[in-house]
Amino acid sequence: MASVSINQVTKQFGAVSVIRGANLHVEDGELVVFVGPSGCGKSTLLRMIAGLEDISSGDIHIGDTMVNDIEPGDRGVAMVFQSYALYPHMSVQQNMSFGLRMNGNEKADTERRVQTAAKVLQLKPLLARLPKQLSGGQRQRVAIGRAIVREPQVFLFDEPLSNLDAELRVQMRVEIARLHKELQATMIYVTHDQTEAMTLADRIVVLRDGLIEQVGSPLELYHNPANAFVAGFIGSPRINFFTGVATEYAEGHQLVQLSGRGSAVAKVATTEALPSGTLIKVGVRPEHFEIGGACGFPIKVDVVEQLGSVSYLYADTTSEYPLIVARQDDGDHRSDELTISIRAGKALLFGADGNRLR
Ligand SMILES: Nc1ncnc2c1ncn2[C@@H]1O[C@H](COP(=O)(O)OP(=O)(O)OP(=O)(O)O)[C@@H](O)[C@H]1O
Repeated sequence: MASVSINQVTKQFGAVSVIRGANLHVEDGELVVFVGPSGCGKSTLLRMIAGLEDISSGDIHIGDTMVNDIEPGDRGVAMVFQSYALYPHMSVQQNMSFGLRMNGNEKADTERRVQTAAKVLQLKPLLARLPKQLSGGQRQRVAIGRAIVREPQVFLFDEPLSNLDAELRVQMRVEIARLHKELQATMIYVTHDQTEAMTLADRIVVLRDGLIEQVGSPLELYHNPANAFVAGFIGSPRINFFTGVATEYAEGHQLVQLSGRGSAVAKVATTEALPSGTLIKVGVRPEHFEIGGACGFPIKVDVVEQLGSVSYLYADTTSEYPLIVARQDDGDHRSDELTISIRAGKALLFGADGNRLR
């Protein structure tokens, strides 16, 4: 296995800058997930590592080797795509061994590799089947098996689970996590699904418009987002945003008067006092509200999602961004009128430019 280093990498398609100076070091054996909205450039960055797209400037190293001018097949990477692209007339065994045979790999070694991959992926009973005799999840396992038999330095996954239904996606997610542990492989994984990113990643790379916004462990990004974009992208259900005005500062806490919420005040932990009157944005995760409280504001619950261990109460559902409040019980709160307040020290502060104020 090998590390991957991306240094000042850019990508232009004609006049359009799709990747605008990316820097990232993926450790040997690490599982890094690229996440971000559609069109932010995550697939392009992955394809540049694979060698399927040229690099406009900068360089990419796999291990100690600069791979900018190395052919995809010689980079020691194996890629798994969203469309599994199996050969329909070949058995599972043949699909997995085909690439190796074409490269003139010795028969006994090819067989050994296929058997090892089939064992890891629990495909042994299916080796003689044709792709049409497999479920979607099994087909994707074969596609992953085809990558494993190549014994690559780095695995690259481009939205490998997006063609599967929700239940299978969860199953395969667990399987990929197990595979990563078992193979101790370097893996780079692209998805637009933040839940997939949170559950799989050692570290998540959040991209927006061709720029890396933040790199960190899932919980670092959740608890300490660098800006409002990352805060809004990571976390499900999503964070709530309020606008407000800084008032007093006392004992490590900034008080913020929330706009349009009566006399409601958020008490936010920060290291520095803001000038009184500064316009700011306050981010509150659904679990960081409490019912009642002296400095709260009233809401009317429109919709309740009961998930068993937690209920999500939705208010203001006619607005673009409904308010989402988590509640740790399973009572039916539909059409409840409640006062909620923000737990002291739990909200996140952002400046007018969206950057985090700490
Ligand atoms: N061959 C190409 N020529 C011109 N523009 C391209 C080309 N390939 C990608 N783009 C553009 O580059 C941008 C990034 O595309 P990319 O596929 O990397 O995004 P993504 O983050 O993977 O999105 P998605 O989640 O929708 O797959 C998009 O605006 C896309 O339209």
